[in-house]
Amino acid sequence: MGSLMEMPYKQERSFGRAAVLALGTANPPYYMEQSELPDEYFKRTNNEHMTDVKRKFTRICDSSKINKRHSYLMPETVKEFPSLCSYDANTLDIRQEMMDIQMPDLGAKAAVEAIKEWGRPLSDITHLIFCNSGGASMPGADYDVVNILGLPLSTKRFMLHQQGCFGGGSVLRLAKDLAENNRGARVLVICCELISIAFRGPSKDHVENLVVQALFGDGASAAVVGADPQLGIEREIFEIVCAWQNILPGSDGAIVGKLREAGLMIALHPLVPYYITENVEKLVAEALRPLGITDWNDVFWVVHPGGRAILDEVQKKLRLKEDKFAATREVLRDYGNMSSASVMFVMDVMRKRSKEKGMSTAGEGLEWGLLFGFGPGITVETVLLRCAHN
Ligand SMILES: CC(=O)CC(=O)SCCNC(=O)CCNC(=O)[C@H](O)C(C)(C)COP(=O)(O)OP(=O)(O)OC[C@H]1O[C@@H](n2cnc3c(N)ncnc32)[C@H](O)[C@@H]1OP(=O)(O)O
Repeated sequence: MGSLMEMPYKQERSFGRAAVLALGTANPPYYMEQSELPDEYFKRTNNEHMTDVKRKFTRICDSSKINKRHSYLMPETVKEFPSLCSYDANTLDIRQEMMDIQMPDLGAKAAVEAIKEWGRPLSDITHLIFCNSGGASMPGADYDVVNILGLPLSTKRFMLHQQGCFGGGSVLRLAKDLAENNRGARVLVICCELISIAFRGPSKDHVENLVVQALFGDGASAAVVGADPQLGIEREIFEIVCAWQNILPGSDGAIVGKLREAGLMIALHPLVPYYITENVEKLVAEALRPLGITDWNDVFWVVHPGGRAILDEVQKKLRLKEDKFAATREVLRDYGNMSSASVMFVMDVMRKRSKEKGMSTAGEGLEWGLLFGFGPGITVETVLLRCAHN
């Protein structure tokens, strides 16, 4: 028998680092203007008598810096299934059946956009990662996407369930490991979040639910990740240099999502912005110290648009200039918090705005950037990105 190195099954590592080679996004066509939401929400759920709760909800909506959010739950659907309007009726079956259909469909739409930009044939996709926080079936949305897109039946699939909002960083970390450890691999990454699964009526005893109803939107984002780009066809948009995951000490229970008979019950502690702000600078310093960067304005920022208060406080803590979160704030304004799908929306906005403004890199003219995803735990994903000059 030959040595291990001569084995015919030996897996070769890539020569270079993995990079995002293409991006795509999709949203359900229906959307709701945030300014109309308080009236619409209390009317739709038959709770117009809850005037104090409505006033609080209006204050939250007004402070959210969100203009509109897309949703797969149209007013007609809510009328058809009135139990969705109660706070905690047993509605899991209704919700999961909707997700079984909508999730692969929306995820595939974002993937089609990314594949179009990528420019190579579908048969060159070797791996698929599908991430979502709501639906759970076997086989899952990853399997459905193989069929919808016509991907090779040999595509190696990974289904990431219930990650929450940090999942947008986790998928890039996993895609990097796959692409760099399997020479020639092309990883299709999809984050599809139909967070309207958490739509429910108000309850005066659960004010945290009001924040959930005001923040989340539905959307899917996709990327093709691979190393050693094919000259003349593929182009590195964001190189994935390094990726870390951390649990923030003392933040236990601050962001929680439980799948119950009433569907996905999300609870956000009012101190979420505080926990993130208190810990973020240490993570930034650890990521950028090896590069000798000490002014955090010298990098571009792809931050999960978790909520306006988080962005304001983190920006202040890191002494960042006014426009440093412009791409993140644009996504928050136009789509709300789309959980794991959000950060790839931010990457997409950033590279488009950078091009429109004639900047020399996809990262607002800068070479180095940091991506932050945060979610249940509180868990934070930090990804160091690098952009080549045009
Ligand atoms: C799900 C995942 O995996 C990952 C995620 O992204 S989780 C989402 C993370 N995001 C958050 O936790 C939201 C962060 N918070 C915010 O961005 C802001 O607080 C907000 C936009 C929701 C409201 O803005 P604000 O500046 O705090 O508005 P403000 O007028 O002070 O507060 C409005 C009301 O909301 C209440 N409120 C704010 N956050 C609350 C919370 N988490 N729970 C309950 N009430 C809350 C305030 O107490 C206040 O009540 P009163 O008006 O009765 O005093």
